[in-house]
Amino acid sequence: MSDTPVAAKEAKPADKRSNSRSSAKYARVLSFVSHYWLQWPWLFGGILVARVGSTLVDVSVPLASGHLVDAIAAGSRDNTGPVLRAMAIFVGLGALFAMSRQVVGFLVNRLSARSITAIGRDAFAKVQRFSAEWHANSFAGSTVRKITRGMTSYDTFTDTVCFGLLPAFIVVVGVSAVFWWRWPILGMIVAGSIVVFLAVTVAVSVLYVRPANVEAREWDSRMSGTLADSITANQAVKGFAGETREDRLFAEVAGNWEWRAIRSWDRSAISGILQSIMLVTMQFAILAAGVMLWSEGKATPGDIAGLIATQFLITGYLRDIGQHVRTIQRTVNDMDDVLEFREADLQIADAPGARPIVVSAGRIEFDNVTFGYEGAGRALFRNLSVVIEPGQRVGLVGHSGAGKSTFVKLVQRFYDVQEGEILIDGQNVADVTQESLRHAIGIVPQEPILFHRSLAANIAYGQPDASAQEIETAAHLAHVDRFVAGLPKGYETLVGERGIKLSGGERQRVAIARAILAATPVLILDEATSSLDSESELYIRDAIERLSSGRTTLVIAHRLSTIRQMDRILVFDEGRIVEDGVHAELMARPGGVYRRLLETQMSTGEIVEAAE
Ligand SMILES: Nc1ncnc2c1ncn2[C@@H]1O[C@H](COP(=O)(O)OP(=O)(O)OP(=O)(O)O)[C@@H](O)[C@H]1O
Repeated sequence: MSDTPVAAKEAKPADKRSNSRSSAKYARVLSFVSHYWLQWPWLFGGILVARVGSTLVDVSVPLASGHLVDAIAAGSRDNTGPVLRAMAIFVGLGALFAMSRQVVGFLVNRLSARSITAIGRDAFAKVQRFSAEWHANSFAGSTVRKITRGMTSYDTFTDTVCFGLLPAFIVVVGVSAVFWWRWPILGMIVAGSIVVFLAVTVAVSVLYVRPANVEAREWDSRMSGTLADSITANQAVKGFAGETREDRLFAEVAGNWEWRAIRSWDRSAISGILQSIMLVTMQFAILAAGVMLWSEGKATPGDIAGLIATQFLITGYLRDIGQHVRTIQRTVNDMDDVLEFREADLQIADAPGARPIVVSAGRIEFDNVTFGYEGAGRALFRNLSVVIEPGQRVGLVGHSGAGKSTFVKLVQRFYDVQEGEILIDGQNVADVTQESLRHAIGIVPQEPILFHRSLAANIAYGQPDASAQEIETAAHLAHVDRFVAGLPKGYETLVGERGIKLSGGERQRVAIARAILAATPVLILDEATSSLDSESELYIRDAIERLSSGRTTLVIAHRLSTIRQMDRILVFDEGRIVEDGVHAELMARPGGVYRRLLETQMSTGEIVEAAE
């Protein structure tokens, strides 16, 4: 399977994980969860106190049962006082345990809900700010699953510690100490068998169960990634009748998950059998020692009754310890991805002390810029210098792969340049805050992505507090109003995931309305390559005209009608600007690059004639 695209895409984090040392991983997870626990110190402190108290009560219940048996054995029907007292203590302790356990439950509910929200919020905030490159290389479905799995794993981890491991630890230490004090031989048997039990359980879990768990989990992520990839690209699947191929791809990935899941679950079951054998042996040893002590007159029948009850108590907690160790392992592994998000560099981060950019005129300058994509082998731009004057409308033209999109991505600082500077009104884009930079640049992408929200909310995305009136004005200028009338709920119509319920031309107009409303001093426009009907073409051309007036505008132009409107045209070829001028000037050059380019691109459809 390693040669499937899915496997290749997910391979890197898997390698990293297997290399990371296990103890360091546990320390990382502990510092992560304690960070959230300690955000609510009173809640966390309350849980600890209530849990320790309730467990100590639980430990004393078997002792009280032994005391009751002794009181009954020594008592008579004429004097029931001691028996009733022992009974009251026994029942009272049972009730106190049940109540204190509920108190812990209420406190844990609050702590868990608050910290799960905080973990989700923090992970989402971080992932959103990862670079465009990171998002291009990650499956959206896997990322969503990793975050939600991290949140639920934290919850399970907290529950396991508060209701499982912590009480088990207190019970085991408490019971061993009581036995040691009263009957050292029993204390030794109890403490010794617990140590052996824990050592074997942990070793089996870590060395035998965990590796299988990790592998099954990775294939679980791949399965979600494959599902999400195919479902999001359903249009392409349908368009190329790829359903059967996608079924096969999913079945292949699911098949890989299936046998790994069975192996992982089987290993957990085998580990459970081993634990049961150890527990039965321990029960026998404790009981045998108790009977021996009774035969030597060192223990009363009540002591034996208490011993039997205690033995059930310990084995109950210990049996669960095996389960808890596995749960902790699983949740630690499941939190790994969220931890990786938390610890990962932002790739493109604000410089220390970065200030918001102030764009008044909108002059863009590339000063000796050298840039190449990571792993591309060679730089795309080498010592590129160009100045775009304020308010200029510049068309970027060139063959596919010439560097037009990269040029505008660098202006938005989606990537950092290796050498040189990109300046907007004299401010280096690498020195200002990314938020302010992107606020200053409006964008109309080739394939506008809309949210599955109302049309109005989509238009107002760049200006969320815009009034209904402002939204409608922008919609009017972008000719959105012409198709709104046909929508069932007008501006309140939900546009479908990614705007699927609108046509390509309509989506472009929504994106233009969005940019009009955002009213940024700099504008980037990537024209749709697909041909539009003459009406859409006309509307879009007109909307672009209005939108770009008075703003510095970079247009990746695919239409002759748009190119003709430009104040200036930059012709890109293999990362170089080979010609610079207006349409008429460039066309007038016999044998000029632009002229030849236009002719070839028009023949191949990369540039389209305006629809008449
Ligand atoms: N994220 C990336 N990682 C690596 N290489 C990339 C990446 N994006 C683009 N490239 C490469 O950089 C070069 C320039 O691409 P760019 O998208 O800027 O071209 P373009 O002129 O906009 O093309 P088009 O008109 O087809 O959109 C191409 O060779 C492309 O394969």
